[in-house]
Amino acid sequence: MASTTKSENVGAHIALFPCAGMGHLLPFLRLAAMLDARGCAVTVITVKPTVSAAESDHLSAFFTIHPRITRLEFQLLPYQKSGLRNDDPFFIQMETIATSVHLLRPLLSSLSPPLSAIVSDFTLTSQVTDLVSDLPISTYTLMTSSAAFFCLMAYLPKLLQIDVANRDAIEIPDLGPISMSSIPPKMLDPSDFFSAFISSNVSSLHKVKGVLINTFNSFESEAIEAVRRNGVDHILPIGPLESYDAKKAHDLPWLDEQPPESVLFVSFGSRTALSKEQIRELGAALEKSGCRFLWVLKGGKVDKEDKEEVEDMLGASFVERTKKKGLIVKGWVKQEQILAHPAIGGFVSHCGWNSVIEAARLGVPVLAWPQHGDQSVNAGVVEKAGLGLWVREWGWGQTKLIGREEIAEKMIEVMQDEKLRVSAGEVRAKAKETREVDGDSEALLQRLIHSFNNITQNS
Ligand SMILES: O=c1ccn([C@@H]2O[C@H](COP(=O)(O)OP(=O)(O)O[C@H]3O[C@H](CO)[C@@H](O)[C@H](O)[C@H]3O)[C@@H](O)[C@H]2O)c(=O)[nH]1
Repeated sequence: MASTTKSENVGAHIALFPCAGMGHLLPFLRLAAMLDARGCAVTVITVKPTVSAAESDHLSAFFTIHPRITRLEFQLLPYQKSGLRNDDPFFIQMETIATSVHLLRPLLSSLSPPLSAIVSDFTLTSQVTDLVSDLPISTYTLMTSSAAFFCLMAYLPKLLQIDVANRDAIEIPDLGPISMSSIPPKMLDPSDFFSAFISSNVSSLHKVKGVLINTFNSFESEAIEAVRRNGVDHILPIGPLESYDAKKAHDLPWLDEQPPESVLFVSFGSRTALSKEQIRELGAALEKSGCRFLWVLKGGKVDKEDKEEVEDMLGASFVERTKKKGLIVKGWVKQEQILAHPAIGGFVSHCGWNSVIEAARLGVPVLAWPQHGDQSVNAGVVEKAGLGLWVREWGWGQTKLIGREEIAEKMIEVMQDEKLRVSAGEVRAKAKETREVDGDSEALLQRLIHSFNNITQNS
């Protein structure tokens, strides 16, 4: 779309308010670009400082390629320790944003044209609904995880009343059993920030006009229905949210030289590091499997220093031995563009929800290897939808280390299983269909925009 000035937007003015971490920021930026492309005036609220340099770089690049979208940045207050247990830098940032959010109030009122609606991260629902309760601004929330995990979160207030001590599983009405081992223990501890923020935001959900979620009907039909039946009937599955810089090429010429569907992409998202021991087993498994691979490790591209670090973990000759078949990259890569590349045939993923949705949108078979948070539940969605298989079914409290033989076997399976490739292709077809003009997600998004416009006209 041609670049125009902000005043050319005639639709409603919507503010989007993401929370900390790339896994939360990226879906908001995608939604911002989609609303902008559909005629809304969009403001994205950002915080200073961001929790990571990657976030700050990403934001700068985003606003450069989307000149019509306004950035409203505000300075966070210093972190103040609350009585809740919180030792995660991302959750500390979430808590800091929550305690600083009142500083936004004068800034929101001064925006022109006036705001019709604000869509905040689920983690900010309680603060944002309070912040604008006396202003003519409608509130919405965006859930960045799966409908299945959201269902579990919505059920948490009830779950905390139950004695779960000796249970293997809990039964969520209309969703079926969820094994206790797939529920993060922090969620069940009310003195932990994770549990407390979920409970407080769930109790504010009735104040928002809609709960947007980055999933789609045919991918998670049962879970979406279960969310509705468990009291959140204003859930709006508008996914899969689309890439906003699809035209930009990936910067890995190596990939262009590989045969179609031959490369296994290995990446654990923006914030998950494996133990050195597990990295060693994973490296050995890649070699053993004989698969071509593109493996993203934490850090910059493998330069001299990084090479030493890789050699330290994988043995001095690993890179040399595997250089014909594989590439190790350290640092940020353009994951969506890589997954869209014809050479990619499989994806070893921790099942962060954005990764799952990207694999679904692009029909890439997933080898699910969850590590924490919602990922075990998300891996269950991957398997159920026919998008992938587990490297080994894992839950909290179980041994995490998986040996090379077991991993290699699953790698070969995910790359060679024809049935899986076909069903992943079917998932992609449905994801495409839902984004077409009369597809479920697109129609819902259009209705949402229509209701934003009505708010503007009636105010
Ligand atoms: O080198 C990289 C690494 C990541 N990404 C992108 O970054 C996002 C990462 O998100 P996700 O796959 O969801 O993983 P996390 O970063 O781990 O996301 C956090 O947030 C998610 C959404 O709430 C949760 O599902 C996860 O468990 C939580 O760890 C995805 O869009 C990736 O495409 C890149 O583009 N390049």
